[in-house]
Amino acid sequence: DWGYTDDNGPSTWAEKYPLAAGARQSPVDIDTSKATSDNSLVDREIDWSYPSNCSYRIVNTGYGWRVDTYGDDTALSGGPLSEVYKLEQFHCHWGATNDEGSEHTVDGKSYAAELHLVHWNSEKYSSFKEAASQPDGLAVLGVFMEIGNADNAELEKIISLIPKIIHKGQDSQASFDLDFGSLLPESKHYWTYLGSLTTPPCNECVIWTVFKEPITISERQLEVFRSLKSVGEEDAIEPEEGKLVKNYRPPLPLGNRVLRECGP
Ligand SMILES: NS(=O)(=O)c1ccc(-n2ccn(-c3ccc(F)cc3F)c2=O)cc1
Ligand SMILES: [Zn+2]
Repeated sequence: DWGYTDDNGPSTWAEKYPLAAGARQSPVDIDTSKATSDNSLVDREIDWSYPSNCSYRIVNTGYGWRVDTYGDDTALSGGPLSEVYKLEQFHCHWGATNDEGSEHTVDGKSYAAELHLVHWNSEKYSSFKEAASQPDGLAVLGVFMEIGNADNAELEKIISLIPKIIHKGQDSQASFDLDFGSLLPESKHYWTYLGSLTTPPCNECVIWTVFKEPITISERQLEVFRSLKSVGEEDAIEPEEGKLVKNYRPPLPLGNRVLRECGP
């Protein structure tokens, strides 16, 4: 199966997942000199409303952790979006060391990790599955994470569950009052472009919105991410083997896509 090692990593994905070789792939390097701030986005700030407490399921997908949100009363609109999108899940990408790990890069600079909040166009499509096959089906918010001294309190609620899902396939039900608003940066300034899922099947169905301002996470918190395993409990391997120390796809060419920005 696909993964992030030398023999099944991003450079091999197109063999089994032909979409990975498309012209609208993600992530990309955000060349800030190419970003246009035309009037199409002026005062169209991106708006979200997430409930403060609802139930979640955190699962080890084998490629990282993912929190499924059963996003009934969630809504994302505005910015580059023409319809209202519902939050389906969120997850994270990271690297083996702190000088890599984000999927998008900014003028060639990587951050230590990147949070993705995955939404689907529930106004136009009747299911996430259907939306994931449409060019305007998904809207993913990307939030850069850089190493800071303090723990991120909201992330800590998720991180405290990771020891229960160390192996692939394990999941944990939790109803904690997660304040999504604090998983997002203070500034709503962002870049936006049309792209894809950054893992197989690499569907070209995502309207990407990447916030300019990073949030901070502590080194200890990032180490907890790296303690996840990409193999199941039954795969008897050495304790140090199978650790998910990196799960990011390097940038693909922007090609002739437009990169727009909102806010300085
Ligand atoms: N990293 S990311 O661009 O945010 C990203 C990467 C891959 C996915 N992803 C992988 C499989 N699926 C998926 C799951 C169920 C389904 F019905 C359709 C899908 F595309 C999916 O949404 C979702 C999000
Ligand atoms: Zn992602």
